[in-house]
Amino acid sequence: MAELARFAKMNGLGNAIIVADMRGRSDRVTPDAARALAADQVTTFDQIMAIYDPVVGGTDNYIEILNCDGTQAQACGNGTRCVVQALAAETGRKTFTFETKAGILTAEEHEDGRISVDMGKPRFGWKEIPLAEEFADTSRIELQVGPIDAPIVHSPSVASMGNPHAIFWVDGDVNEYELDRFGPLLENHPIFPEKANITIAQVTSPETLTMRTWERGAGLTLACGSAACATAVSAARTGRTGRRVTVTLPGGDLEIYWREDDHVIMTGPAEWEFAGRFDPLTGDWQRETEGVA
Ligand SMILES: N[C@H](CCC[C@H](N)C(=O)O)C(=O)O
Repeated sequence: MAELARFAKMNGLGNAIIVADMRGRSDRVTPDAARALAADQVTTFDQIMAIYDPVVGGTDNYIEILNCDGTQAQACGNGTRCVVQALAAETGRKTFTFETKAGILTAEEHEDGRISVDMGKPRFGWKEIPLAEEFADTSRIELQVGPIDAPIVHSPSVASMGNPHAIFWVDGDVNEYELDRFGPLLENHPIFPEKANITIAQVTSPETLTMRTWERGAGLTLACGSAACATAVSAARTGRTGRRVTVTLPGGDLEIYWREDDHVIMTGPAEWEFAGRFDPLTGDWQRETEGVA
């Protein structure tokens, strides 16, 4: 058995996160280990944020993101806040720069403990999202669920925050939609060659949105930070809201600001639960501290 790596079980608005400390190691967290930790009732999670030594100069760490099904994600907003909280507690520092598959992100812990992450620039080109066929206008693409003449949801906005998102706008309560039924169909729809995170969103005022997300590779979650960003920019882009909104997710609220320089800033909390050690090859683990479980 390899030397065990430290991890912290955390959450960002109920989005269940494992922060895995892989600094100074040459091995990786394997998809098998991710699936084993996901299957365990105590360590079950939506995303693992594996912190590695930096690859690119000027960054603090390289972060690899694994979904609970073992696949990789390019971006994870809630998980990035958890990483910042863990590293800030360890180092006393307040600002960090990370490299992810979505690019280089900067993040900051505020005095009140909330954390802001610069999630980078959204992308709207059909090849960038990616879509399987050309759509000139990605603010409203032809796609629907349900009968042709009485669709349940239709005409989503699509966007990339490094990872692919589709946002279906609805007039009523987002909880009344059976996202657990049509989420998987849309996640795997052939229009999304790399699959997609599926959100239903209701605009409640020019500054407020309520949404739920079926996550690619993870299913229904209490919150999805990158989806909140994709939803906020899509709402602003289509004139539904301004560029600064409060997004209400099942797990709580995020503040999203789509800055004039095109960067999307997400602000919200992170919460520590307990710490342990695990084998990055197999996912075998042991508890190190008492805590919520
Ligand atoms: N929960 C994450 C996103 C996970 C994305 C993942 N499901 C994918 O794109 O495969 C967040 O807070 O942004």
